[in-house]
Amino acid sequence: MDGKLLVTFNAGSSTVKIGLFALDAGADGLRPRRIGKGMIDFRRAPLRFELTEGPDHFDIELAAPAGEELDEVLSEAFSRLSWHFDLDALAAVGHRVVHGAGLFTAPVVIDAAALARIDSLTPLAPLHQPQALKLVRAIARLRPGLRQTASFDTAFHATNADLTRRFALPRALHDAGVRRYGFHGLSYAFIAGELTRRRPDVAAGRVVAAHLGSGASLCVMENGLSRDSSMSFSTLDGVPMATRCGALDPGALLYLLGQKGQGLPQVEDLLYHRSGLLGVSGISADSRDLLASDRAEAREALELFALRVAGEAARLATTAGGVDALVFTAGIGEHQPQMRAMICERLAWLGVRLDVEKNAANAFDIASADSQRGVFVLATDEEQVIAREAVAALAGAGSPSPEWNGPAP
Ligand SMILES: Nc1ncnc2c1ncn2[C@@H]1O[C@H](COP(=O)(O)OP(=O)(O)O)[C@@H](O)[C@H]1O
Ligand SMILES: CC(=O)OP(=O)(O)O
Ligand SMILES: [Mg+2]
Repeated sequence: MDGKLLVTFNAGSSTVKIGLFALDAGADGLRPRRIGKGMIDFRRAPLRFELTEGPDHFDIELAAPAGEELDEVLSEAFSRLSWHFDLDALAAVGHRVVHGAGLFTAPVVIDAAALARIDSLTPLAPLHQPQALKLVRAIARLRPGLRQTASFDTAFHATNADLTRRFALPRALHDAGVRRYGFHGLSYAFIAGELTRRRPDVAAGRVVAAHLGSGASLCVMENGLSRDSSMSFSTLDGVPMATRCGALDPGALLYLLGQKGQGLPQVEDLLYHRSGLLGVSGISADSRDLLASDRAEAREALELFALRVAGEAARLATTAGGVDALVFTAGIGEHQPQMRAMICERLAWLGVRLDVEKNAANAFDIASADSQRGVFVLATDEEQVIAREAVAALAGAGSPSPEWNGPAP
């Protein structure tokens, strides 16, 4: 690889987190070092691109014709970056792609065939997959020939046992791809690596990591390998999220679609956009607003979130035959001591105890001296994992797995 710079895009449900990396030569190959950080906010109209850290803080807001905003905003961003960097030295653009299903178990360099396969999974992640694809296509138009790579959220969970992946549905559906996949894998990969670096003794055990952001999930790892996760076939399962419902009785869906005569788009909008913290509180999807509110509905939404996160931690501990430590990460996990305390109180029966002061300070090790389980806070960095995986994919590692027989494109 000849380039010295790498751009990463982490397309979430509503924002895209951007990373700018320099590729340093190390003893074990090229190592990405972050030199810039930014964000594209799809919720804003006009679209906005912001570089918040790096050589130049800039903020681009463009009123472009509908449908052309992304190309225009990216083109402007590349032009601003070229003031400081030789963009001919750009090795690649690396993307987070949420769903790889059974099609991708390692990062890939995106070609036409990979793009078509990624697109075929859009129905499984309607909130996320289109955002990543939009970016891939826009970059291909703007800088034809520039290599692009994809890193998959689902790939980290490839180590889950077949039993754990199974829904209690007819076998043919499992074989056709209707099974648990798990998400937020780039975040869990980062957490596994960081915990190994800082506390190898803890990372070698059974660790339940809770990625609590706008999207939220939990994953149990043994020696850094995923064994089970709360999200499953889609990004709706598991714990309640900012606007997503988490696990729900499928009978409730049958009722809404059948007896109540609601249409599919209406139900999809309900589950993805109007549920979770927003739906239960009726106030806000942002946990900060709910913590600041004195309304009973706000408290109830947060209590439900804590109850369900703690419950899922206990379920995952069962998969691993026990749990040695908990790790909190992402927006809520990293920054909200009150939420961590509410969750840990519900796990007191497991011997989980917090040190009040360390928890309030968002310290790394927040367990009290008498806690029977470790409790840690780690800041996740999905972009760092995308960058490392891009380097690996460009070096020739990682290719699509051939044995998928899931939903047809
Ligand atoms: N600095 C912060 N202090 C307190 N809460 C935060 C902070 N940053 C994010 N959060 C909370 O985390 C949630 C969003 O998490 P984040 O990981 O940024 O989401 P995502 O990447 O999924 O969009 C929100 O509920 C927000 O209230
Ligand atoms: C998988 C998922 O829910 O991602 P995010 O938290 O970025 O929305
Ligand atoms: Mg996220």
